[in-house]
Amino acid sequence: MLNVAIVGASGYTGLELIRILHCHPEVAVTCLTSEQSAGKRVSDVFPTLRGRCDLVLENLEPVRVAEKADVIFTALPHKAAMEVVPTFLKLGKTVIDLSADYRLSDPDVYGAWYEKHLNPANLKKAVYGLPEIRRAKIKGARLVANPGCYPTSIILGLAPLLKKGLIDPHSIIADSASGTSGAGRSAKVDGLYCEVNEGFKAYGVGGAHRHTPEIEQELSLLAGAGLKITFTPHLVPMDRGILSTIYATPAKEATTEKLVALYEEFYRGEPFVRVLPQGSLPSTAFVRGSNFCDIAPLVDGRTGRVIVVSAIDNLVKGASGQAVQNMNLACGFPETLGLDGLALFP
Ligand SMILES: NC(=O)C1=CN([C@@H]2O[C@H](COP(=O)(O)OP(=O)(O)OC[C@H]3O[C@@H](n4cnc5c(N)ncnc54)[C@H](OP(=O)(O)O)[C@@H]3O)[C@@H](O)[C@H]2O)C=CC1
Ligand SMILES: CC(=O)N[C@@H](CCC(=O)OP(=O)(O)O)C(=O)O
Repeated sequence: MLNVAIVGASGYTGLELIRILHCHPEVAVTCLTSEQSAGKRVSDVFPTLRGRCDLVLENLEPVRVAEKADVIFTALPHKAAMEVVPTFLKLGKTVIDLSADYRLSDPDVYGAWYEKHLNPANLKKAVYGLPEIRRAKIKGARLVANPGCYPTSIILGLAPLLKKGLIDPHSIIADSASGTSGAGRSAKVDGLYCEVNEGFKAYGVGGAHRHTPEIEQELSLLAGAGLKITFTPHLVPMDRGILSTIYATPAKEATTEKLVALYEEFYRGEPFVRVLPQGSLPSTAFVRGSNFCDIAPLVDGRTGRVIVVSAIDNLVKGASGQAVQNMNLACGFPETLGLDGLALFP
């Protein structure tokens, strides 16, 4: 049995980790932390857990946390994660970091989009945790940088096209819409019910969103050349889910039939990517609570443009489900353990 700690357990991804790990046969959750709810039972913060997980939330003291766990999930805001990850690694622990702190391999790029990186030495050890493109490196990794939710939906949506050189890599436009749990559980005016529920709005427009460099880093590696994208996130009045609609100019003539066949071949055997049959489109409703990414590639018959639509649950494939998938790979468990039956009938 592997002892696991969740640091930042009183947040949305923390709750989702508890939900998933509770049903994982090889894991015991032994330590949960919170900043404001330390001393309370986690089931008092999230009554849904009552009778299933009643651990008391602790203050984040890295050495004490490490004494209780072999694997530590850091579900903290960026910056707070890199303040504690070095201690966990020094004490020999495996870390799956859900924050953005170890995703960008270049500390200067991190500095330009976030702030000065506090721990550049460990950036070299971090593996970007998107199993469908980095599986071999994640196996046995000690520090996994779990991808952002928007990047997961966009990179999985574009990987087959870029790997096969089928689109102009400089022509990519991605519009993504997210539910509000993407912004975390802490109080913010923008997340208030009345603010969100009054409409559907874009934000971070014009290359201003911090996921832009993360998406560009990974897509450039797939394309074998540096590229820039136009990425526009949107906030939707729903609690969870991300739908990305991605557009690109084909480099070679394409048909929907050929693209579907290419995607089916590329993702054959992938347990959590479902390529939809021609004529079907993804919906956040069909992936809700699950670790699936549903993808539909097609060609706009009028303009010739390639369009890919992808859907994930931001809290599962976009965060905690993918983090457990990464833990399974890093620790030598079957990749789908604890994730297979998630929310098929929510
Ligand atoms: N929400 C999402 O869809 C996704 C989130 N992520 C990333 O995962 C991480 C966690 O996200 P999420 O769960 O949504 O965030 P939340 O805001 O819901 O939760 C954050 C957690 O971290 C704790 N915390 C905050 N600041 C500190 C601090 N300085 N020291 C110690 N603990 C602290 C909070 O404690 P308290 O409750 O006491 O404030 C809470 O437990 C973030 O980096 C986020 O960007 C990644 C992919 C998707
Ligand atoms: C709706 C919403 O606000 N979403 C968040 C992204 C959430 C996420 O996955 O971001 P990190 O993991 O990189 O922190 C945002 O736009 O900042």
